[in-house]
This record gives sequence, C-alpha cells and structure tokens, in this order.
Amino acid sequence: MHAIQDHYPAEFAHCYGCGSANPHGLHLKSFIEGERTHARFTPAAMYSGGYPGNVYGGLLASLLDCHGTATAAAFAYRAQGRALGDGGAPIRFVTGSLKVDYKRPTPLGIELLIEGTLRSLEGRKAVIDLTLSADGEVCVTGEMLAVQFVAKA
Ligand SMILES: CCCCCCCC/C=C\CCCCCCCC(=O)SCCNC(=O)CCNC(=O)[C@H](O)C(C)(C)COP(=O)(O)OP(=O)(O)OC[C@H]1O[C@@H](n2cnc3c(N)ncnc32)[C@H](O)[C@@H]1OP(=O)(O)O
Repeated sequence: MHAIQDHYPAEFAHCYGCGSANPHGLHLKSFIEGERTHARFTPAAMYSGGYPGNVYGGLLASLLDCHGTATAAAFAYRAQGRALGDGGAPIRFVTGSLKVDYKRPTPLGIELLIEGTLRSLEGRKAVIDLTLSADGEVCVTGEMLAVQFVAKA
C-alpha cells in the first residue's frame, strides 16, 4: 500500500518530517483507511526529552504536523472524487495552526501510533483532529488548521 507522502511530487519530498528525499528527516508515512489516517514511528534514544525515557515534545509536534497535513490532503482528494497521485494538479496543504496537548509522558523506544480524522473541510480550510498513542494510551492530542496552499501569480 502506498503512503500518502509517496504521492508527493519530487520537489516536495524534502520535508524534514516526511520527505523521502531528506536523508536527515523522520520519513513519516501516513495512510488513509476508512474515515481515519494513521502513521507509525518508533523514537530512538536520540529523541529524548528533558527527563530520561520520554520523548521530546517538539518531535511529537513534528509528527502531528506532517501527519495532519497529509490527512488534510488525502481527505481533500477524496472530497473531490480524485485518487491520490492521479497526475492532476497537486492539492497541497500547509499548517496554518497546530495546537498540541501533552496528556502524559510519551515513552521512547516503542512504536507510536499517530491517527487523524477530518473534522471539517470548507473552502481551503481543513480542521484535523490528531492523537498520538503508545501501547494503546493516548499521550498527545492535537488540533490542526491546514490551509490549502495556492501559489501566488
Ligand atoms: C495526497 C497527494 C498529495 C499530492 C501532492 C501534494 C503536494 C505536496 C505538498 C506538500 C508537501 C507538504 C509537506 C508536509 C508539510 C508539513 C507541515 C509543514 O511543516 S507546513 C510548513 C509550516 N507552515 C507554513 O509555513 C505556513 C505559513 N503560512 C502561510 O503560508 C499562509 O499564512 C497560509 C498559506 C497558511 C494562508 O495564507 P493565505 O494568504 O494563502 O490565505 P489566508 O487568507 O491568510 O488564510 C486562508 C484562510 O485560513 C485562515 N487562517 C490562516 N491561518 C490561520 C491561523 N493561523 N489560524 C486561524 N485561521 C487561519 C484565514 O483566516 C482564512 O480564512 P477565511 O478564508 O477568511 O475563512
């Protein structure tokens, strides 16, 4: 199964969080299935936060950032009846705002599950609800306003 990011054109594949062409990046891969999207990431020890054994909050925000914009793009394609990677003009979303709530410490070294759902899609604006869980417990929640990017002439 192809990830949503696998359909990003080469010029957009340098994203630190999810670009396949960035050798220093996180290479997050997001998938759409039914009414939700999901991605998985196992943070290595280098992503330690301030106290041992737990993940740095900025990394967690980064994971939500990339997963949220991928979620917005995937649902926008669906809303327009288009297939991802259909060769037409890309529908590209950027983060307008991202609110992150850290509910409990997130452990290092185990696989994290990041999930997204579409709350609303109106015009260029998509509101995405996000969660990040470890071992079935929600550690972080997020709310993103993703805005469809339109190149200015
Ligand atoms: C599935 C297949 C896909 C195929 C191909 C896809 C191509 C690949 C594409 C992409 C790869 C993406 C790689 C992942 C990216 C990871 C996430 C990031 O790191 S993104 C970087 C960080 N974000 C920025 O740098 C944005 C910086 N900001 C801006 O550029 C502008 O402010 C922008 C585009 C967000 C809006 O600017 P305006 O001039 O275009 O439009 P205005 O009118 O200001 O806003 C539109 C609407 O949104 C609201 N809005 C904008 N920002 C808001 C905010 N912060 N809070 C609340 N509302 C906001 C406004 O109030 C307005 O709403 P009203 O239409 O009036 O109802």
